[in-house]
Order: sequence, then C-alpha cells, then structure tokens
Amino acid sequence: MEDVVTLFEKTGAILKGHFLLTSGLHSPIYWEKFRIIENPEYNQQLCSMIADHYKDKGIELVAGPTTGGIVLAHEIARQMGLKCVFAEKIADSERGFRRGFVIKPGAKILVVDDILTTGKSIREVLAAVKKAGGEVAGIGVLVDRSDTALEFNAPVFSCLRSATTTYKPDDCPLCQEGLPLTKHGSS
Ligand SMILES: O=P(O)(O)OC[C@H]1O[C@H](OP(=O)(O)OP(=O)(O)O)[C@H](O)[C@@H]1O
Ligand SMILES: O=C(O)c1cc(=O)[nH]c(=O)[nH]1
Repeated sequence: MEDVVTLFEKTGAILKGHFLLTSGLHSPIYWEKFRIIENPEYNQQLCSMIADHYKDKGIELVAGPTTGGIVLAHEIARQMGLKCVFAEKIADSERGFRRGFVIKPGAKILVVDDILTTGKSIREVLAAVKKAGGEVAGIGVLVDRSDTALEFNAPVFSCLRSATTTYKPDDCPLCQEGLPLTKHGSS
C-alpha cells in the first residue's frame, strides 16, 4: 500500500486556504476525506489499517457518525466480518441510533470516523453507544488532526496523525488578512 500522505496528496484531498470547520473553528488546512472515500480501493486500503489494528480485540460491532463515518464503518465492518451501525444527529450536540439498529447490552463497539479535529463528533457517538448500553472498545480515524492529543477513555488509532493549527474566529489571522472563508462538509 502507498504511504497514507501520498494517497491524500495524489487524490487532491489536502486543501489549503481558509476553512470553516464543523466545530466553528477556522483552519488553513482542510482534509477533504471524500477524495479518499469516493475511491473504493483507497478507502478499502485505509480502512484495512483500522480493521487490522483492532482484529483480535473482541470487537462485536462497528459504529460511526454520519456522513463519512457511515462509509468507513461499513467497510471496516465488512473487513472484520461484523455488522455496522451509524449515529445520526437527533438534537444539537446529540446523536442517536435510529433505523432499528440493535446494540446488545455490553457489546464491544469500535467507533470510527474520517477526521478527528476537536473530538466533538466522536464524543457524540461515544455518548450514543453508552446510552444504548454498548461498551466502547476503541476508536479509529483516518486522520487525527487535533491540535493536542485528545483523551476519550478508550484507545485511539489513526491512519495518520497530523496536528494542525485551528483558530477561534475572533483570533483568526486569515480573517485579518481578508482571505475568503470557505465551508465544506455537511454540519
Ligand atoms: O472532531 P470534530 O471537531 O467533531 O470534527 C470532525 C468531524 O467534522 C467533520 O464532519 P462533517 O460535519 O463535515 O460531516 P460529514 O461527514 O457529514 O461531511 C468530519 O467528518 C468529522 O466527523
Ligand atoms: O473539523 C472539521 O470539520 C474537518 C476538518 C477537516 O480537515 N476535514 C473535514 O472533513 N472536517
């Protein structure tokens, strides 16, 4: 398999500019995960790093948040021979499992997502898993771009760790330069 950064670079997934993130923070870098996800072969390769890392860890179910997390959870579950579920927004800062998804009490769940920035989306899935009676056995992401390593009370595996600067809107030097702000993603 090619180097992870090479895959992101060659698909044009690493964008440079002035971006509004899901958290409301601003950043000069945006990892457009759908440049990877839209290529089943590349998606399969990166997902295999997560599936391999968590094999033999007793995982019983894979869960992710909408939207990219659904595709990852599905592919990782396929590779691990498991089922997958996804957590949808049910309120501000709250996700839940709908669609008749069943989580057995105490089931060991692997939570996956594409990009990790502040950890809010992952934390919403962790809360949904706990509320549904499952046990979080691990977390897997494609790119961990958090400024400083985050603590989730569960192990975190990333295909790539790339600590990336973010700015609060009031302190953003890119805003001060007058660079137009662009928004990707769905939330
Ligand atoms: O760690 P956080 O600060 O929560 O940010 C990371 C989340 O934000 C993005 O989701 P987005 O809202 O773009 O959802 P999408 O997959 O529907 O595009 C990304 O895909 C992660 O899920
Ligand atoms: O934090 C985010 O919203 C985010 C950052 C990033 O680099 N890529 C992405 O898809 N979302």
